[in-house]
Amino acid sequence: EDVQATPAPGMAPSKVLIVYLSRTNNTKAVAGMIHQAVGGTLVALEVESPYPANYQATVQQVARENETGFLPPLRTKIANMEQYDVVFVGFPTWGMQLPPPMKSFLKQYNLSGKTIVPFNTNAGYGVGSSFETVKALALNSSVVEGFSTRGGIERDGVLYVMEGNKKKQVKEAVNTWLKKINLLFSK
Ligand SMILES: Cc1cc2nc3c(=O)[nH]c(=O)nc-3n(C[C@H](O)[C@H](O)[C@H](O)COP(=O)(O)O)c2cc1C
Repeated sequence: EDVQATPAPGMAPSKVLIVYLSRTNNTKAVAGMIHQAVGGTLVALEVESPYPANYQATVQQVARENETGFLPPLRTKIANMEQYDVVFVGFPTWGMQLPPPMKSFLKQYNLSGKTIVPFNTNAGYGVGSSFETVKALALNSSVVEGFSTRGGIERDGVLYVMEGNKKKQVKEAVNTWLKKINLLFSK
């Protein structure tokens, strides 16, 4: 843990929101690392009708939703969005795109004037169009450089990977990134 680091001045915990979508908990782990570093309110994004437990069924449903532009209704409600200046948005890559629930979130809330900070885990194929879509959906926000790391490969039965040495490496990379984008400072 980087005890020598401190959140940027002006980033009071009450002004920071960390919203994440996670199915197999890799993105949730990264959200937790960010939360440990900068504080704030940590919220898991949940949809009204959960995706199937079956991986292939989920891949197919997501592909259909992406084709039709369907925005799944969210169970999660954020109270007092006005209070936040910095909104972290975390998500896995799904079908090389931004997952539909995160599209719902970005469309549903007025994020204008806020700083939006994307982060991602994926199976090794990268962020796809997801970061670009965050920018497109948060046109009146300042979207800063995102963070991405390799997570699980559910297709191959590899679920949670944020343990041991991998966890340590990702934690260091997260803190380096937070410093680079000026949200964390060394004391
Ligand atoms: C429906 C679905 C689609 C996915 N599509 C991709 C993809 O296009 N590219 C990729 O690299 N990984 C893909 N993955 C793998 C996830 O991005 C990866 O396992 C990620 O770490 C999962 O994050 P989570 O544990 O927070 O749910 C997909 C996973 C799911 C469930």
